[in-house]
Amino acid sequence: MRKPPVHKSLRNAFRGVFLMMKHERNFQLEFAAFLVNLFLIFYLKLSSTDTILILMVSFGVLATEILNTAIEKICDFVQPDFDKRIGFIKDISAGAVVLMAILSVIVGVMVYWKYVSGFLQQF
Ligand SMILES: Nc1ncnc2c1ncn2[C@@H]1O[C@H](COP(=O)(O)OP(=O)(O)OP(=O)(O)O)[C@@H](O)[C@H]1O
Repeated sequence: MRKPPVHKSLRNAFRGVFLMMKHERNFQLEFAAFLVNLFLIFYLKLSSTDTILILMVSFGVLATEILNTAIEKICDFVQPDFDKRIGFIKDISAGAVVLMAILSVIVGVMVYWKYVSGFLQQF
């Protein structure tokens, strides 16, 4: 099969992100958190290093959620019935999202704390 041109592959990939936004509640919440982070990056005038850290963990959570959803969809496709092995695969896949979410909270607290404590010291 001929490979599609780069712009078509890119369009398909962005359609994937759009489908996640439309259908997946967890992704919608994580995307909302990403938008809040974008606002805080500008409002608190984060340094470039802190901005990169926040963007890396935010995109990390979103990308991990997409992979987790893809694994869940494949599981449901190959085995729609109850199967302990499918439960195991789905659980460890969800575990990846949880670990990434924990990292994002740790990074978020460490980064934002500097700015909030600096702001509070003015009083
Ligand atoms: N076919 C199955 N066989 C065995 N256990 C399953 C099966 N489908 C789901 N489970 C169990 O139910 C849990 C939730 O699975 P489900 O497919 O509903 O994901 P979800 O609620 O969309 O998860 P997430 O919130 O991570 O997107 C799994 O982690 C697994 O433990």
